Amino acid sequence: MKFEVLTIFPEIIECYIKHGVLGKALNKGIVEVKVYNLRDFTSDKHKKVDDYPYGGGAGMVMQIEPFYNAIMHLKADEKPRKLVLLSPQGRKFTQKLAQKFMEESKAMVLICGRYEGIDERVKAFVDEEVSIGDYVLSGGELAALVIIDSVVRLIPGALGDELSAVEDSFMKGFLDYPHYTRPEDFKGMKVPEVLLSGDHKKIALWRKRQALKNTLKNRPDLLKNLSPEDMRILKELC
Ligand SMILES: N#Cc1c(-c2ccc3ccn(Cc4cccnc4)c3c2)n[nH]c1N
Repeated sequence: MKFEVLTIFPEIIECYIKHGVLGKALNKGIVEVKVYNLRDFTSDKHKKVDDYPYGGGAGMVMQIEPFYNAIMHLKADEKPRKLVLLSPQGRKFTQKLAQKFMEESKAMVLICGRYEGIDERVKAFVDEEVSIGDYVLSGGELAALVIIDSVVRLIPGALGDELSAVEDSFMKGFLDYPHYTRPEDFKGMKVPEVLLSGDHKKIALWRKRQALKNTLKNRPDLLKNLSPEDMRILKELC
């Protein structure tokens, strides 16, 4: 899968993608990430990308021309790609949308604005407008990295442990269970006995109960379409 990122801060993307799961996926050739500096698609000597908003108001707005020139440059190879604009006004990004992007797109262009946003006319050239959450960021780059990271984790072979992606929380419809590792006793804080028992059936049940308990406490909105068994466990918790 190929990601092409349009931004005025390429170093934000380039720094992050070298590490962790993404770094390994890049080294395996499962993923390709190309970053384009929008300033390279300007036509003035100052490489200007923003201007004052028509109608007045605080801050600056990013001009359409660099986005248009960059998108036309990418489209010149006539290969299919999904163009995604990151924006606070976008549709909510979820695990389900990550799965959809992974299944449907061989290439994605992630368009990152800054300042108070970008000229509305850029939206005529994009397929999706996406927001990663109900909070205001300073630009689209972190959102682009969230999308790249979550989509790459779903690509078969990217994690090296097929179970990891399947076991990831949100994939199952509720939050993850608690995790523990050595030491067994840290300043009197002990690992739950059940996890030391070697009884895999008991461990699986304990983990399911804990996951449902966590979900009931922090994200009851996720508790939909539970299996009859999960519903039974949940009722025991209430
Ligand atoms: N995805 C996503 C986002 C963004 C986001 C994405 C792109 C830009 C380009 C500029 N800003 C700053 C800005 C500030 C105030 C008003 N409008 C825009 C962005 C914020 N914020 N929160 C999200 N979940």
